[in-house]
Amino acid sequence: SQPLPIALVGEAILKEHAIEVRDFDTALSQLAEQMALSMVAANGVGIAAPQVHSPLALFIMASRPNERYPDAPLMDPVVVVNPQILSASAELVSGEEGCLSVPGQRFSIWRHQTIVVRYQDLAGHWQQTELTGFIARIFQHEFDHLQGITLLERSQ
Ligand SMILES: O=C(O)C[C@@H](Cc1ccccc1)C(=O)SCC(=O)c1ccccc1
Ligand SMILES: [Zn+2]
Repeated sequence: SQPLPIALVGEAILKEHAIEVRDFDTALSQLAEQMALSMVAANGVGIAAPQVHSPLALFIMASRPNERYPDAPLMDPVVVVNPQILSASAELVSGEEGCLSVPGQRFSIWRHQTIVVRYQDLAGHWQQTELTGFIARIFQHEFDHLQGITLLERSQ
């Protein structure tokens, strides 16, 4: 299947609060698969449903080593549904971020170094884990998208 078109900053969908997912059905799995394909096609390390014009509280994160974060872990894509941030470190760290909805630009963004998060997987099972470093950064970036926030509202 083809990659989905990616919403650009200024489109209303990117300003909306995402809707809680209730049906863990094949349509949800198909959307996640298309999001992953679109993320890879756009050379991203994450993608949120609103970026492909879906209002659902769902994103994908897929850390990999790269020129800005050479020690970033290589991880299989993780599908995150109905995420919550339960706690966040007082320690903040500044780092470069890009956004598929703001193509060709880089921003220095402050993020919590460590967060404890809870989310459902594609089967609806709750996961709880502590994230730190680049993966925590990606999670916070994608979580923002589900609140209608882009890094333009956060850049220093
Ligand atoms: O817009 C998105 O959600 C995708 C975004 C996710 C993200 C990148 C960097 C830090 C946090 C979250 C991207 O993947 S943009 C691609 C990109 O600019 C980049 C890729 C790897 C490392 C750094 C930036
Ligand atoms: Zn983004």
